[in-house]
Order: sequence, then structure tokens, then C-alpha cells
Amino acid sequence: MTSRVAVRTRALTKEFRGFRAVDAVDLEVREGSVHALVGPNGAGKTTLFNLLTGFVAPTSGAITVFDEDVTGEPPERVARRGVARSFQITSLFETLTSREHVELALAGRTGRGFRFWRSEKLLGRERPRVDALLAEVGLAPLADKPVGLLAYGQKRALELSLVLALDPRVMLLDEPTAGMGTEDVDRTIDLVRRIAAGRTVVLVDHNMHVVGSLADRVTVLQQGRVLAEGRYDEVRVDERVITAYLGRAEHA
Ligand SMILES: Nc1ncnc2c1ncn2[C@@H]1O[C@H](COP(=O)(O)OP(=O)(O)OP(=O)(O)O)[C@@H](O)[C@H]1O
Repeated sequence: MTSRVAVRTRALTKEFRGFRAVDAVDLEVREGSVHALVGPNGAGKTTLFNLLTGFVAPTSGAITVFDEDVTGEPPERVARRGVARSFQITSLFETLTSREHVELALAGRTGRGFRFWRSEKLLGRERPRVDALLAEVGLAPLADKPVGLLAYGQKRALELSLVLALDPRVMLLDEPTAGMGTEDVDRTIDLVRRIAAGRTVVLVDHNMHVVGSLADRVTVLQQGRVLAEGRYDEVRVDERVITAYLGRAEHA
């Protein structure tokens, strides 16, 4: 592959009071790829996500985004470089509509106040973009319903539209299918596949069907360290991985 490296970490380490949650991780996420991070509970996936988005500062090591050093930068600086992570469902406002959520996300991106941004003129100008974002995640027909009335899978789709609103160069998706039934999982796989086209995605998911369906590369973490890295069909037959994770998950 000749694509550029979108995100690279070098010996990235995070200690919590001496405990290494992420331990000397070398990661290389290629531009335009879907790169999954998997591993058993406590492997360090969430901490790695938090490091990549600036929510926690590393104890040592380095992070680059398109070859620019972002090590230790706060979340808003990392976000301005085009790295966006999926919002958690708890951050949705039950009484606002999907349209209003997308408008808020776009307003946040402009750095202007929501009141100012919502002026007729600006809203009119952004309307096609709002409509396009809602259509992209299949929420156009439900755009004006309060979010509290949406089904769980629809709320998760809305979260994805809020990440897309930031027009990220790198999207980090934290368990986009968590808590879903089979039908919603398959719908979400299709949705992520569509929105991932031409974009760079880092994905954490416990569901191996999801990882196998979407990921170009898989990094398996165990106790904060990289246990294996490769294509899904390579890592799933790796003995160490089977012992550490996949075997347990598949035979659970
Ligand atoms: N703020 C913190 N303070 C102390 N220890 C922490 C902190 N955050 C995470 N840890 C520890 O670091 C380790 C890695 O946690 P992390 O949440 O990154 O794992 P994970 O792979 O995301 O797990 P899961 O699949 O359960 O979400 C765990 O042992 C956890 O207890």
C-alpha cells in the first residue's frame, strides 16, 4: 500500500500511578483505511483512544497525525487537526431534534455561538449540508423528531452524523454497535462502511463480526501491549490471539 500514514504512535505509554494501561504501543493507521483496535477487557483500547484524541496525556512516547507531532496537545487542538471521535449516546439531548443536533455540531465547528449561527441567513446556507448529513445516516425522514423518541440504533446513527459534521480526516469510533441486536448491528456495519469510504477510521468494537466485516487492519492489544497486528484473517488464526481473546470470545 502506498497511502500515507494518518496516525502514528511511537512507544506510546500511559501510566496510572505506576500501572501501564498502554505500554510502548507502536501503531500505524494508513490513510483511507479502517483500522480496528481489539482486545480483552482492560487491554487499553479506551486509554489508547483517549491518548489519540488528547483526552489523556501520554507518560512517554509520541503521536503524529499526518506526520505532525500532536503529543500532549489538548483535545480541542487535536480536533482542529481533523481527528474526531464518536459522541457517546449520553451526550444527546432528548428534547432536541436530530436536525438541531447536527446544527449544533456544525455551529461548534465554526467556533461561533449557536444563537448567532442559528440566524436565518446562516442556517439557510448550511441547510443542504444538514440535510445531506442526516440523509447519509438514514435519519432524513426523522430529522424533526425529538431525539428522545428515536430508537436506540437511530440514536447511534445520529452520533455518527455528529462526527461526520466535523468533516474529520480521522474518525475514531468507540464501539458503534455496542448494545445492539443483530439487525441494528448489520445496519450499522453498512452505515460505517458507507461513511468510511474515502475516510480514515479507527474503530474499537468487541463484536468480531463487525471487526471482520469492516477492518482493513486489526491491532490486538493485551495488557496495554500490541499482541498482534495484521489483516483480520491473519490475526484471527494467530495462536496468541486465539488464546488471549478471539478463542474466548468465539467460544463464549
Ligand atoms: N483513569 C484511570 N486510573 C487508573 N487506572 C485506569 C484508568 N483508566 C484506565 N485504567 C486501567 O487501565 C487498564 C486499561 O483500561 P482501558 O479502559 O483502556 O481498557 P479497555 O481495553 O478499553 O477495556 P474495555 O474493553 O473493558 O473497555 C485497565 O486495567 C483500567 O483499570
